[in-house]
Amino acid sequence: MDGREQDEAQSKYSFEDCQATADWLLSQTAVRPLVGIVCGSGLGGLADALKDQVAFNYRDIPNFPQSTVHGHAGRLVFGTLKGRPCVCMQGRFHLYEGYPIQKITMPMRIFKLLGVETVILTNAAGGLNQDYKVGDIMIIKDHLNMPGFAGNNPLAGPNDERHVYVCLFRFGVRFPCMSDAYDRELQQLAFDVGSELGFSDFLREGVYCVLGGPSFETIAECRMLHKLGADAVGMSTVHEVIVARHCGMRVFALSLITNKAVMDYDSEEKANHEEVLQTGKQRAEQLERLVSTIVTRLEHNNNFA
Ligand SMILES: O=P(O)(O)O[C@H]1O[C@H](CO)[C@@H](O)[C@H]1O
Ligand code: HPA
Repeated sequence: MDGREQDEAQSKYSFEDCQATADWLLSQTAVRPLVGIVCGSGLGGLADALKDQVAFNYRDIPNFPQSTVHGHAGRLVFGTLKGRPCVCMQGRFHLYEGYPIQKITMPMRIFKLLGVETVILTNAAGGLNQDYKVGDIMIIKDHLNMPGFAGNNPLAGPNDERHVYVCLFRFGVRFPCMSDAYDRELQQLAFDVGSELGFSDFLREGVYCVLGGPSFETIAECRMLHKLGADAVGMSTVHEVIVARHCGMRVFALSLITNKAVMDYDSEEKANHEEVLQTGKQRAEQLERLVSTIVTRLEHNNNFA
């Protein structure tokens, strides 16, 4: 995209568009969520844990994109997790679906306008770290934003300063800090909760690398990403994290290691989406317990970026 196209893309998902969507949702449900959850590939079962659900198909929500990927149901579910008001995206959007990066991250701004303080993102990812096993859950402590290196950042384009000054930092500053993107207290909380639940054997922490997809990586690419410091690779999450931090929400993210990245020319293994969904099913229950227990321990957040 050139500069003009980026400006156009950005202006299509303006503050007013996001506000209209948020207002519509708030008029349809009495739930006032403090926690926003994004379900990764095959991990949509998390939304089913919500009580007293009010659910919307993405196609019925004004200005909302549509899910096109198998394993992403395309529903926005409001409800409570052990009494805490939450909103859950049962299905997310990816760059490779052909949406502008501003559109795939728009739900984060809608979360913010709904009153969400903490965002919990999950994803399915390939394990680059040789110590990782399929089924491990990696708490994300940092990221490598490969599309960002090429200039594809969801914050590219005009930054609507009006809202920084007039609307109490609703969106955010031109140059947001990312060295504190993943909340350290929440990472510690996740380790504590994981240990209480007996999950320590498969709980890890590491660096997630986002690529554009949809093709899986070559062997040379996996080796390079590992050398660069990535522990897991996927095609999502980072763009959402950047936008969530830009507008001052606290972020916690986890990757389910659904497959081992192929690093060896002698290997017969081949990455495939069916394996990704299958591993999701196997760990679904533990992932759900981990996330819902973390949610019950969250404190109110006033951490504006
Ligand atoms: O990141 P989530 O949405 O979990 O999906 C992951 O799974 C798909 C590949 O199987 C890709 O979309 C990758 O990003
Ligand atoms: O190996 C992978 N690579 C990229 N994205 C993925 N999502 C799940 N597994 C993978």
